[in-house]
Amino acid sequence: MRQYLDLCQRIVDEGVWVTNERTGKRCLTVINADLNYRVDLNQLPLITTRKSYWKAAIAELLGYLRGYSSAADFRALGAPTWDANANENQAWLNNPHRRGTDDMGRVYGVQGRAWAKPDGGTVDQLRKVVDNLSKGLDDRGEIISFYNPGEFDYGCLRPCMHTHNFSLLGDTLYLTSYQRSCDVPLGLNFNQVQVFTLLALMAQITGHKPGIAYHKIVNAHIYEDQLQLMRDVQLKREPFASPQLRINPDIKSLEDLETWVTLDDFAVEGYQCHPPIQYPFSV
Ligand SMILES: Nc1nc(=O)c2c([nH]1)NC[C@@H]1CN(c3ccc(C(=O)N[C@@H](CCC(=O)O)C(=O)O)cc3)CN21
Ligand SMILES: O=c1ccn([C@H]2C[C@H](O)[C@@H](COP(=O)(O)O)O2)c(=O)[nH]1
Repeated sequence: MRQYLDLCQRIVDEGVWVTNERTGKRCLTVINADLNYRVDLNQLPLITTRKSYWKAAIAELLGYLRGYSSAADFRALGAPTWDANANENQAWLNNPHRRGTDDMGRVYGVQGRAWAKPDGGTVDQLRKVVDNLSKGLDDRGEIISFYNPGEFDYGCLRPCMHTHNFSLLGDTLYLTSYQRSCDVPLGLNFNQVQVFTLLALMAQITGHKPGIAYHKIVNAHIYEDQLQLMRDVQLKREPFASPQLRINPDIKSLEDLETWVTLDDFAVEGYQCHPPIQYPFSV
């Protein structure tokens, strides 16, 4: 939690105003942040200086792992977070590749599970990584990349967390995740939970101990309409100790994640937090 607050404070103290054309808003911005999460100690990096809706964050992650491309599928899992990008962004509404209401196009999980090959076939990046790690194999290329510039026109948003790189050292699994753009008040409170949970889940289904998750962010920003709440409300609060994440031990394979797993298979224990803060969302 400290590293999150330190990053927020750094943006407030040292951030530079940058005008973002896509949203038409100014963002207070810093470049480069390195966060890490102790999955080995089960210290869930859940924000405690406001109420965090961790279930939606895990639902989003499950949707990515399943390769979903419809905001309706995310909603059904418990994450209404893609509704605005799928249905309210004018550039995407005008895009001829958009296939009706709720379509997000070829973003995130679609690239992770069905990266298009020139011969018409597809690559399932996640399956390959799970298969290798399950055999105890790390070929130094255990990478899932959502970043496919040739298909940016076919999706509602370029992926923000774009690469997940797994590593095995003995029987311990590590994860290094890369994020190009980060809405620190809203997005990061989800992304931290997602990076942590991704390592915990992958360790569980491939039969390894989880180690540390490293989260590398390039452009970390606070939108101008979020700044006052962050500076004068959230940053004035004292954090509580990290809670713990419980995952149903019956989840043993990628097929389990694809078929029967729901949010009921996840629980957070010992979560003490300050009251909610509603930050404005920029589409
Ligand atoms: N501007 C922007 N920021 C983001 O963080 C973001 C995007 N766009 N577009 C794509 C996804 C969608 N994500 C989202 C979308 C909404 C919330 C959000 O509204 N969170 C609220 C309430 C969530 C709830 O009630 O379930 C929050 O207080 O955290 C968070 C992340 C993260 N991403
Ligand atoms: O997982 C996510 C997804 C999105 N975001 C934020 C970061 C930016 O504020 C916007 C995306 O805008 P771009 O113009 O494509 O950079 O969404 C996030 O923080 N986390």
